[in-house]
Amino acid sequence: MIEPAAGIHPQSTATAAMAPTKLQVRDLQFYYGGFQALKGISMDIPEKKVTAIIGPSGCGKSTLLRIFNRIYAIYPKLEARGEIVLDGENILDPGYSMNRLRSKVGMVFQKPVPFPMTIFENVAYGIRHHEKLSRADMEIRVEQALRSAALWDEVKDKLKQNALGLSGGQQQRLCIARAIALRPEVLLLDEPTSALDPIATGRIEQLVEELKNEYTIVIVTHNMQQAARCSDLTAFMYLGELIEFDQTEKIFTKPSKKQTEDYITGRFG
Ligand SMILES: Nc1ncnc2c1ncn2[C@@H]1O[C@H](COP(=O)(O)OP(=O)(O)OP(=O)(O)O)[C@@H](O)[C@H]1O
Repeated sequence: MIEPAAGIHPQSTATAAMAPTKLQVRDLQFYYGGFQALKGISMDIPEKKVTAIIGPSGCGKSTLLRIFNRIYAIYPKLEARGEIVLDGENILDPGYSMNRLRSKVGMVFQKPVPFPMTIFENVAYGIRHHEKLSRADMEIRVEQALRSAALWDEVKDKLKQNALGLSGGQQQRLCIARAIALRPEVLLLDEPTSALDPIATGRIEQLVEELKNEYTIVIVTHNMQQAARCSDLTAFMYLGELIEFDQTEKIFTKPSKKQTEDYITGRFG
C-alpha cells in the first residue's frame, strides 16, 4: 500500500486499487444519547469483497455494522452524523427510504432467530413484503435462496417443518437464506458463528467465501482467525475509532499501527 499523504484518511486509500467502492463511510459519528460510540469513521468498503471488522469488546464494531442498515433509527435518542454513501446516495439521509435500504442491505445476527413458522415460510415471508410473486415463482425463489445458503440439500424434503427444529448451524444458514432471498447487494453479518460449533462455523465461513462472488459482505467477528481466514480486508477499531483498515494479509502480518499489532498479537483485548 502506498503511504497516504498527510491529512488524507488512511482508511480511504486502503481499498482504492482493489475494487469499486460499494459503501463510502465519511466522518461517521454515532451517539447513544450523550455517549459518543463512533468517532469520525471514514472507510471505503469495496464491492464483492469480504470486509471484517475486529477490535476489543465495546470498541463499536456492532454499532458500525448496524448503522449500515439504520437499525438504530427505531430507537429514540440515537443519532448518526456524517455520511454513508451507497450507490451514490447517502443512506443516513432521513429521506432515504427504509424499505429501499432493507432490500439493498441484508443483515444476519449473532444468534440465529428463525421465525416460528415453516422453513419455506421463513424464506418466503420477507419476499412477500417486497414483491408479489406467483406460487410457482415463490417456490423458485425460496429454492434459490436455500441453495445459495448451502442448505437446500438438507431441507428440501422438509420445507413444511417448523424451522425451530433445525440445528443451530442450519438455523443460521436459514437466516442467511432469508436475507439473500431479498436479493440484497450488501450482506451484514454480526458475529454469525459465535453461537455455533466448529463444524457449523466452518460451513458458514465456506459459505461466506462463496457468497462474495455476488454480494458485498461486512462481517463483525471476535475471532481473529476467522477474520484472517475469510476476509479480504480488515478494519481494526478501538474505543470508537478506526485505527487501521487494510488488506487482511497486511493487517495480520505487517500492520502499520502499534495498537493493531498489540491487538493481533494478543497483548490486549
Ligand atoms: N444501547 C446502548 N446504549 C448506550 N450505550 C451503548 C448501547 N449499545 C452499545 N453501547 C456502547 O457503545 C459502545 C460500542 O458498543 P458495541 O456493541 O458497538 O461494541 P462491540 O465492539 O460490538 O462490542 P462487543 O464485541 O462486546 O459486541 C460500548 O461502549 C457500548 O457500551
